[in-house]
Amino acid sequence: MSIAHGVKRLGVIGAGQMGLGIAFVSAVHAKVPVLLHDKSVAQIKSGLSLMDKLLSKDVSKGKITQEAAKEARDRVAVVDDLKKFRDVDMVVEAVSENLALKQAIFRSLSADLSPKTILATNTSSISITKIAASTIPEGKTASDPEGQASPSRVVGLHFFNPVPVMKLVELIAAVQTSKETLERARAFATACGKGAVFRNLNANGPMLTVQSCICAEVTSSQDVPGFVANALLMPFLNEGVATRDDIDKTFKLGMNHPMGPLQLVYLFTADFIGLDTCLAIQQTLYTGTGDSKYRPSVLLERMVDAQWLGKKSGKGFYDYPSE
Ligand SMILES: NC(=O)c1ccc[n+]([C@@H]2O[C@H](COP(=O)([O-])OP(=O)(O)OC[C@H]3O[C@@H](n4cnc5c(N)ncnc54)[C@H](O)[C@@H]3O)[C@@H](O)[C@H]2O)c1
Repeated sequence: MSIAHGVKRLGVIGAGQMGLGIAFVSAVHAKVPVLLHDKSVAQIKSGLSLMDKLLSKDVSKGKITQEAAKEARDRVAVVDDLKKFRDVDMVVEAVSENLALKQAIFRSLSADLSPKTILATNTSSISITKIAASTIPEGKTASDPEGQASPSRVVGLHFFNPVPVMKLVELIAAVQTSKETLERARAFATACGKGAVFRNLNANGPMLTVQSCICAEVTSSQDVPGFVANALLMPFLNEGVATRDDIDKTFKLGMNHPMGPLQLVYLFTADFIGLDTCLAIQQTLYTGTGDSKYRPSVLLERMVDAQWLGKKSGKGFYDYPSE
C-alpha cells in the first residue's frame, strides 16, 4: 500500500537553478505551498523572475491555465530566515555542493524543526549518511534514542536539471533513513510529476525497486559517492581526448546519439550543471573512491578559477550571451 507524503507545506533552501526548479514543480504539480529561502537576495529575484517566465511559457503553450499558473505562483513565498520554516513538513536543501555547508544547515534545521519534518538533500554526490549524522543532537550519541530518531528523517532526493523537464529523481537512503521517511519522500517526488529510483543501503546486498514507469532500470543501490547518475557521468568530463567539436561529432555520427557528447555532456550537463558543481562532485567522487578516473582535470579547475561556471555565469565550455 502506498503511503501519503503528508507534505502540507514545503521549505526549499537555495533558489539557484535546482532549488528554483524544485519549488516550481512542487507548486505546480504537487500543489503544495512552498517557503523559499536563499542567502542571496539577487538569486531570489532572478529565480522568481525565471519562475514567472516558465509559468507564462506553460500558459502560452496551453500546458496550464492562466488561473492555475497564478495559483502556483501564489503558493511560493520567500522567507529571509530559516526559523520561518517552523511549520513545514519537509525541507529540500539545494544549496551549493559543499559538505560543511550542508552539515551546518542540517544541524540547525534538526535543532529548530519538529522531529517529524523530513529533511531531504538534493546533493549530487555527497554521502547522505554523513549529512544525516550531522543531525544528531549535541550531547547525544548515535545510539541514543534522539541520536537515532533525528538522522532517520534525512533522505537524498536528487532531482535532475532542468527540474521542470527531467522526469527522474534518485531517492537515496542513508544508513539511518527510516522506511517511513523513504516512502513519504518517494510519494512527494511522484506528486512532483516524477518517477523515483529507489536505492537502499540497508538491504543485504544490492537491492533496487523501480517505483514508476518513467524510470529506467538502474543497477546500483547504495549511498555511494555520486550515486548512480554522477558516478557514471563524471568520468566523461575528464576525458579530454580530442577537441570539443570532434568529440561531439564522433558521438553524434558514429554512435547515433541525438546530441554530441560535448553538447550532451558539456552543454547539457557540465555547463548546465555548473562547472563549480561539477568540480565539487568530482572532488567528492575522487576523495570517496580514490579512483583516478574521478580526479578533476586541471582544465576544469582552471575554468572554475576563472569563474567560467557555465550557463549560470554566461561562459563555460560554450558562451551564453545574456538575453
Ligand atoms: N546543477 C545541477 O545540474 C544539479 C543537478 C542535481 C543536483 N544538484 C545539486 O543541487 C545543489 C544546488 O545546485 P545548483 O545547481 O542549484 O547550484 P547554484 O549555484 O545554482 O545554486 C546554489 C544556491 O545556494 C545558495 N546558497 C549557498 N549557500 C547558502 C546558504 N548558506 N543559505 C542559503 N542559500 C545558500 C546560493 O546563493 C545559490 O543561489 C547542489 O548540491 C548540487 O550538487 C545540481
